[in-house]
Amino acid sequence: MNTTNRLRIAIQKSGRLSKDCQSLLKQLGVKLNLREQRLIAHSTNMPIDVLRVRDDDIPGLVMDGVCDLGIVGENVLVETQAERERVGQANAVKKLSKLDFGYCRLALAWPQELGQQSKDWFNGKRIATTYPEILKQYLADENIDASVVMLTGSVEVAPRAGLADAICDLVSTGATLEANGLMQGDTILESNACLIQNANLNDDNKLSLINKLLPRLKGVRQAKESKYIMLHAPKAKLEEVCALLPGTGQPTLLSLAGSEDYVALHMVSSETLFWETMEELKALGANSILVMPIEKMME
Ligand SMILES: Nc1ncnc2c1ncn2[C@@H]1O[C@H](COP(=O)(O)OP(=O)(O)OP(=O)(O)O)[C@@H](O)[C@H]1O
Ligand SMILES: O=P(O)(O)OC[C@H]1O[C@H](OP(=O)(O)OP(=O)(O)O)[C@H](O)[C@@H]1O
Ligand SMILES: [Mg+2]
Repeated sequence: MNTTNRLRIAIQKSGRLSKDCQSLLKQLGVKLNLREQRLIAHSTNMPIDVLRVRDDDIPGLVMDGVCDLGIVGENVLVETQAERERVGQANAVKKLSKLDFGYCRLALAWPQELGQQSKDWFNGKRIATTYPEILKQYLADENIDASVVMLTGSVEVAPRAGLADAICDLVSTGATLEANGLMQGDTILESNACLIQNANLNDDNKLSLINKLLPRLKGVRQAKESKYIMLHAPKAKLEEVCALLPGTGQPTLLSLAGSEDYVALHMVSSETLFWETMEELKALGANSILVMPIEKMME
């Protein structure tokens, strides 16, 4: 159990999620002194320690209470939960939020030269994967009688190396499958990075710190999706201009020095402004149209 009074957050040390995790913590206002080889990084402005580990270890560290929070892919979370369930180990976590990075899918794939295949083809075949529990559950649900070959890496080379007939691996752009002459089949699981919490956490100070971080997380997400829009609009066409603007927010109108016919319009929009809409605004006589990113938001 984590007995320190500082909130412990587990993130991936190096890999697909590490940069996004570090920049998320920064956006949440957590200042870290990250030295390359250190396992633990202490925050300099909050009672927070960040543990940098392999992603496979993150769910277990949170489930066992060694860490209070963790950021991990849902693929690794679901696999660890199933594995621990099978052996009767603690596997509960509280999922606090899905995050907007680390999107990938766990999909079946087989050598391209075999062409399109139905599910029946997998009967009697060997499928290589790093996610045996998720795959076995899928095979059972689909009534497929295939054997599972567990590999911790380089799964995509398994068919060529004669280790398996097919694979079940993570896919994002599909470039890895293509480079290895593999054809993508069914998606078994869609995954994003997510923020998890130890299910038994009951330290009031830590819980109140988490309650401070969560609205910030929401603010970071809203800010990413929102834009600040500024433009000059002819007073006579104001209603038509407003009707074209996305989102439901009320615009702010400001008078323009030296202009009787135009006003400046500012608004926060939950969406971006597409080129087509900007062209329509221009056609109504609007000008100086600016669409700007927002860094932080709090309602
Ligand atoms: N191509 C991808 N695009 C986006 N996210 C991905 C991609 N591949 C994997 N991920 C997500 O990022 C997580 C970490 O992937 P990575 O390849 O860095 O893991 P790893 O090699 O197992 O790293 P570690 O050394 O920490 O065990 C995956 O579990 C998944 O959730
Ligand atoms: O569909 P793609 O965009 O090609 O992405 C998929 C690849 O990305 C991940 O590996 P990663 O590149 O992180 O390296 P790793 O296999 O060494 O973990 C994953 O394991 C796939 O191999
Ligand atoms: Mg890993």
